[in-house]
Amino acid sequence: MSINTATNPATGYIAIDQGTTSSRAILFDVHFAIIHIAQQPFDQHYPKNGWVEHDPEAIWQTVQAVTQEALSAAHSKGMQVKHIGIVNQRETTLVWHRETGKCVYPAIVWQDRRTRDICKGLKPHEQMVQSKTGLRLDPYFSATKISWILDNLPGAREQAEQGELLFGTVDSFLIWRLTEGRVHATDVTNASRTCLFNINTTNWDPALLSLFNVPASMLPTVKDCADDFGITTHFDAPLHISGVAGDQQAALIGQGCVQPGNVKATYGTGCFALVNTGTQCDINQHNLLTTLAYRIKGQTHYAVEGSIFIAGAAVQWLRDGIQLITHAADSEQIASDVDDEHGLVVVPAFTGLGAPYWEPSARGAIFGISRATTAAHIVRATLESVCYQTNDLLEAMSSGDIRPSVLKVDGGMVANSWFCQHLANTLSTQVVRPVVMETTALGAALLAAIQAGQLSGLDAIQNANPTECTFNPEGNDEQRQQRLAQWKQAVSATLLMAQHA
Ligand SMILES: Nc1ncnc2c1ncn2[C@@H]1O[C@H](COP(=O)(O)OP(=O)(O)O)[C@@H](O)[C@H]1O
Ligand SMILES: O=P(O)(O)OC[C@H](O)CO
Repeated sequence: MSINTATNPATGYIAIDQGTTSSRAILFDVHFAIIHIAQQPFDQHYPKNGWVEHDPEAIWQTVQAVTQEALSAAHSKGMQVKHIGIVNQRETTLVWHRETGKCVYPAIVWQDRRTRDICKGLKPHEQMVQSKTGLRLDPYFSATKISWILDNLPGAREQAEQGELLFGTVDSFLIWRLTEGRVHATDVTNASRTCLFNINTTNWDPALLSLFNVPASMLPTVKDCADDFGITTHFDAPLHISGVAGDQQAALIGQGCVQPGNVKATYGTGCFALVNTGTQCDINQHNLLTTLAYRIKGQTHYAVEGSIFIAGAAVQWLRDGIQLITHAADSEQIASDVDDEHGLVVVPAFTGLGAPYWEPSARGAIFGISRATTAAHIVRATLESVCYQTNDLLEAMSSGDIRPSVLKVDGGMVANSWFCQHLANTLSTQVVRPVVMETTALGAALLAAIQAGQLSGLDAIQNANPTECTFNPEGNDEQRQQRLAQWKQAVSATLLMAQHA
């Protein structure tokens, strides 16, 4: 990779990765090696069944703290950081006062299902919504979360209509706070997750604003992913906010998936498999989403996405919910010690089922419990469930003629090698883990480097993240098919239960 130091005197980049369970700031050098990782978790709030909220001030405070720590690490190593990137949990919805910057309500998290009935009521418009946004009418996306806030908070709709309230996904909220209210902006990838953004024209869409009853004055300006998002003077030295993307799209970049047909799956709280589909916008008709992959130097690339709401979150549930493990990493040894024929199927539909089923009313289930069932079986079956869900996504992709021969994986869960091997076995596909597992943050740093002039464009980063380990599929195909059939039966039973919810 050629480094243009003439136009870019910086010696490092900071990537702010604002995730569902923690905020991270990662210091990269100009060769995109990780120099320092600062991380702070924050609390999840579940006020009602199916509701998930974050405290906006906890998001803000953890982001400030980790960014300051990464900057201090840069200073202590004599590095000069001039450009930062922001990547974030997507769809999560914040509404704040233009004057004070204070949020009127907690952040409604992407996993939150409270707007299920609003979505049901809008079903006759699903075709129109899908053709414009590439998304579905599902509580996952921001639009119904915004209208819920405006309709449930006394006075909020009037204030919004008078231009006093602003909406943003987490990137936008952070940009607003970091620039002390000077910049209200987002990037195309985050905009494409709101259900208000037309991905064909790459503009906010008046028909969608009217359908979801969202005033246009609340919306941020939409920019490229490598762009000028303002300067923050919040820290010791001014920093240019130069790269912004939704975390899953950033991971696509960080995995070097910049050619049509390249696929990655990120296993954090949820799992999101994205395939780069190039510059043509073809709306997927196989229960997957069509979304913006990135827009760089004005050129838009699209992706098809399969979204699973619960992946690493199921491991957190094993640890914090039913307390079968002490640390997430313990799941690896426990799963590998359990024999194959345990007969248990866990369906982790804790916040509904995403792609390809799209059933917000579904809830989790465990099938096949016997007197011989132990905690270890539940741990193993939980990890297996994430593999089965990924298989569902790849099947949906292949009905749309997308047949990946290699799956690039990343995210917190892929530190678990047993999981990666079982994933390869379940998919009967090679699974590849990269050297930099923080692909989301790497994507942010690469975007900032493009804007800083160090990199000419995405072609320059195709090989930025080489392979650390390849997992080749193993095992007996008959057994594999049997297990997949069991999984499908378990999902059918779960969906049947959901009809009565
Ligand atoms: N060794 C492991 N085995 C299985 N799951 C793990 C392991 N280490 C971390 N996880 C899971 O990975 C998730 C954290 O990944 P991360 O990419 O940081 O998520 P996010 O960005 O969504 O906050 C947690 O849900 C955790 O349960
Ligand atoms: O926080 P993560 O990494 O699970 O990502 C969340 C996604 O962006 C939700 O769409």
